[in-house]
Amino acid sequence: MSVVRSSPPPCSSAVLCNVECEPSASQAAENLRFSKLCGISAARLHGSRKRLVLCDGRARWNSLKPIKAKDDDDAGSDYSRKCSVMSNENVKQIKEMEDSDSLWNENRASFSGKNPCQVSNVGNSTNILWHDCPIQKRDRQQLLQQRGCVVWLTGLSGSGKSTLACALSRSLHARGKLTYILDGDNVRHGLNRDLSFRAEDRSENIRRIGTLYIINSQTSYDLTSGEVAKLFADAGLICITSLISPYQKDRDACRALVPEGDFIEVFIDVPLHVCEARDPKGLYKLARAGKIKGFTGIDDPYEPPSSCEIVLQQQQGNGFKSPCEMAEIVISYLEEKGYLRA
Ligand SMILES: Nc1ncnc2c1ncn2[C@@H]1O[C@H](COP(=O)(O)OS(=O)(=O)O)[C@@H](OP(=O)(O)O)[C@H]1O
Ligand SMILES: Nc1ncnc2c1ncn2[C@@H]1O[C@H](COP(=O)(O)OP(=O)(O)O)[C@@H](O)[C@H]1O
Repeated sequence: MSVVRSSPPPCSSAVLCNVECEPSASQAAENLRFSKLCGISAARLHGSRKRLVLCDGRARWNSLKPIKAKDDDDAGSDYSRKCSVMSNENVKQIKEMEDSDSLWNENRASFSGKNPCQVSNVGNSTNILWHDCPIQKRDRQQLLQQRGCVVWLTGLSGSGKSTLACALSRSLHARGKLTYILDGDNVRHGLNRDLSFRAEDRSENIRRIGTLYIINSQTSYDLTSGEVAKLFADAGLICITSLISPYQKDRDACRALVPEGDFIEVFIDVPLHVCEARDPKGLYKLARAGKIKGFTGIDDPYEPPSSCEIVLQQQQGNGFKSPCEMAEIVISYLEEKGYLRA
């Protein structure tokens, strides 16, 4: 049996990968010894090449980085070259390490998700524990073969945010990319049903959707605001938000809390008279008649982005690009910036 080792995961557990069992005279003894070491069935090892994590004295089939099944003849591949072959002596060393109290405790903390040093009080919650998991954003991104980000669509009611969000999601889905849409209308049916369209409630709407916990250091962290889009981006998804988000300061606050570059603000620059002429829900008509108060663009302000990643405008010939054409512009940007690969 040959065992190769890769770089350690965040929990510092020993990682064994591409465990390979060859039918040889020494195999039974090797399998027995290895399976005893790892606490797993020798039968599971036979003839398989898998990736193992040694943790808490047990072996875990590791999902940190999915490894495609490899043929024997690609032993000289990049991946194999990066791994160094472990001798029996190395296996013995791992066993010794594994037996030591410190590694045991470290691994136990990592895999239970609990770090005993991080009990804190946050807001009204006392004595709470920050849970870390060794599966991190980069592992999820590797799995999904994409980079998590927030595509923030902003524009007047009727400018085409929801339509573009759907077109984008469809196109990306067809390319095998995982997206999730957070649409203002939809989120206000549930999570944000308690919010109105007063300025402070609009801000709260954006705050809940757009931002997140900021971890200041290993031991202290602030609950700065809500977190939905960031959670999705952290999950490795391309999160598309579709909200009027009329105030610059609220959009800036969301941008500031997302890792540099991961907030892609897209302004759908459709003039008020066009949106009003479209008026698919009849809301502009009601607002003009004074039956809806504080309607964006009528008697409530919309502050266009002062600088943003993408502006989708009316074309010179007066027409607008189709939703699919607009989606392609956004997708080209994502492609160019590397969000469509891990
Ligand atoms: N007063 C007022 N102003 C603006 N919009 C209003 C208002 N009342 C209801 N609606 C409907 O709510 C949708 C906008 O919700 P959002 O969550 O995107 O708004 S905001 O970002 O909090 O400003 C918006 O949907 P979209 O047309 O999809 O933008 C409207 O249909
Ligand atoms: N690129 C476009 N060109 C022409 N009409 C569009 C375009 N995108 C959306 N529309 C139309 O505009 C209206 C409002 O679109 P919608 O996506 O609901 O906007 P929002 O979500 O910003 O309120 C709909 O009737 C839709 O069919």
